[in-house]
Amino acid sequence: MTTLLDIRTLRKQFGGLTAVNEVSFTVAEGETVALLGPNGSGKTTVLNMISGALAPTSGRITLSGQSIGGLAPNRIAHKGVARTFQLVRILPSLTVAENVVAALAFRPNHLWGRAAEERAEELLAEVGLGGRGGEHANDLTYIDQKRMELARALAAEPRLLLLDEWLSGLNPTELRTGIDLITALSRRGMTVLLVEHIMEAVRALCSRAVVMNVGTKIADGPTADVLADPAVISAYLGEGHA
Ligand SMILES: Nc1ncnc2c1ncn2[C@@H]1O[C@H](COP(=O)(O)OP(=O)(O)OP(=O)(O)O)[C@@H](O)[C@H]1O
Repeated sequence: MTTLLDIRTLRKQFGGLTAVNEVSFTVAEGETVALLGPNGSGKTTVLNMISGALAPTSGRITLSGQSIGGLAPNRIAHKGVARTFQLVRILPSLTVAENVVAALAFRPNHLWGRAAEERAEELLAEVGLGGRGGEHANDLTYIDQKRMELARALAAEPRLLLLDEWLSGLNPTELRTGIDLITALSRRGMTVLLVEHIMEAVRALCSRAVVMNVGTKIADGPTADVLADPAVISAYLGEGHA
C-alpha cells in the first residue's frame, strides 16, 4: 500500500501543556483510519495540524512525501486535504447550491458559472441532497447540514478527507445513512482519517485505528484488535467512555 499521510514524532505544546506528544502514524492511499481517544487526548489538535489550523511545535507531516506541516491552511487545502468540523461550518444565508459553488470557487482549479452549478449538483447528489440545491442552508436539518458540509469538503477533490466527529449528534437512522455515505466514498477510493466517539461507526468504517491518550499514541492496528486492547479499554474507562 502506498503511504499518503505520514506523521512523524508530531508534537504540539500549548504553553506548559503538551497536547500532542511525539505521535507517529501513517494513512495509506484508500484507507479509512480512525483516530480515537478519550476527551482531551489530542485528536482534534492532530487534525488541526494536518489541515494547517495549527503549526506543529515539532515533528513532520508529509502528504505523498511532500512536507505540509506548518503551511497555511489554504496551501494545505490546495495540496489535497479537506476537512469537516466538530461544529458544522456552513454559510447559512446562502442556498445549498451556493454553499457548494462557493467551495468550488476556492479550490485550486476554480470552477465558476454553469460548470460550478453542474458540479455542485453532482456533489449534492453524491451526499444525498440531489435536487435540493435551491433550499436555504439555514432551513436544512442537522444531518442535511452535515451532508452539505461534506459536499463542500468534496468540492476540493481532496486526496485526504479529515472528518472530525462528522457522525456525532445523529439519530440511529441518520447514523446508518451517514455510515453508508462514508462507506460509499471509501469504496470509490477516498482516503479518510476520522475522529469519532461512536464505536459502531468506527467498527463499520475503519480497517485500522490509532488511539491517543493524554497526547500520546497508545495503540495502532486493525480496529478489532485495537478496541480489544486492555490499554485502550482502560484509557476509555478512565474517562467514563466505556
Ligand atoms: N488552542 C488551544 N490552546 C490551549 N490548549 C488547547 C488548545 N487546543 C486544545 N488544547 C488542549 O489540548 C488538549 C487536547 O485537546 P484536543 O481538542 O486536541 O482533544 P480531543 O482529543 O480532540 O478532545 P475531544 O474528544 O473532547 O474533542 C486538551 O487538554 C485541550 O484543552
